[in-house]
Amino acid sequence: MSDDVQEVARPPVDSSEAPIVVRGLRNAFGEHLIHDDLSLEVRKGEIIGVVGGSGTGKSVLMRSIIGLQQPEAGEVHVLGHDMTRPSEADEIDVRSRWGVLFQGGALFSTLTVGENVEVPLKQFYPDMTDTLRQEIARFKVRLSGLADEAAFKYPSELSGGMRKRAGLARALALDPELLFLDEPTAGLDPIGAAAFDQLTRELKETLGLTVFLITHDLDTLYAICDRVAVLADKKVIAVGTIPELLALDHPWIQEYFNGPRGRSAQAAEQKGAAEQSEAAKSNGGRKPLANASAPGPDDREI
Ligand SMILES: Nc1ncnc2c1ncn2[C@@H]1O[C@H](COP(=O)(O)OP(=O)(O)OP(=O)(O)O)[C@@H](O)[C@H]1O
Repeated sequence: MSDDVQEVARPPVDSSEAPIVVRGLRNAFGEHLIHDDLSLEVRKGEIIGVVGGSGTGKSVLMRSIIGLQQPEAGEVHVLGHDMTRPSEADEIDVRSRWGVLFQGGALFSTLTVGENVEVPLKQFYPDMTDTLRQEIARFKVRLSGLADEAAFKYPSELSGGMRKRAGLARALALDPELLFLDEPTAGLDPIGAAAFDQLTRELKETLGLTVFLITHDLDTLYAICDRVAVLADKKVIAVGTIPELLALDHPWIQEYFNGPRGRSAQAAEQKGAAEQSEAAKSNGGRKPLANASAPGPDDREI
């Protein structure tokens, strides 16, 4: 290194507090610069929503975090591993501790749902018996809100909502600590989308997951995200709760959250919260059962 170039001293990464740490990320495709000095820390146990206009690089960011996109510069640490130059052992360890649901579900069309869920189990636990593997797969299918019979169906026999749940079952196959969801509610009807949101929240709470969730769905942001990261101008320009973001006067943030769709999502959230509090009062102060009156998750579709 020449004398006039100073190495930036960065604080060490504490992966017990921040399972995902991105610093100074730079990604480009030829002349097309996507990220420039992008930084983001995801806290343990949170659902972080990642938003931004189309083409701002949300999926490329996710791909950089999970090691599918080699950045031009910057650091990416996941669960304490440096993802820009992982050793083979690092890579095996970290891949067994996360689950990913890609936009289209990315299921193998020639395998049943159950067999799809078995794929990562076979890969990471080749010595597992067939019976145990099949039992685990069926459990994950049920955990994702699908009926037992769904395990024997092929992706082409499923509705869009069921395919998302099947993809989720596969993402949960290895009992991950981290869950990556790329637009999980895209293409779902509002009831299906709300049910998927509810499931994500419940899984996060019961399994102690940290969730990195890319979405355009304002209802999802209001309903389940602890914090929201906003991508614009090739960076994460803000991270915070929705009220914290609303206090900023960035034009994109204001238009996004305070535009007609943002206001209607906010009103729906406030209405839902008021109904929950009413229900709790009439239930002797106990919390009502989550989504008790909503239709069962995709039961109607099987
Ligand atoms: N493999 C690739 N080769 C060339 N350009 C790419 C590649 N992958 C992504 N891009 C470009 O990078 C930019 C960011 O893409 P990305 O898919 O991350 O956007 P996004 O924010 O997820 O968009 P959307 O909200 O529409 O899904 C886009 O201009 C896209 O065309």
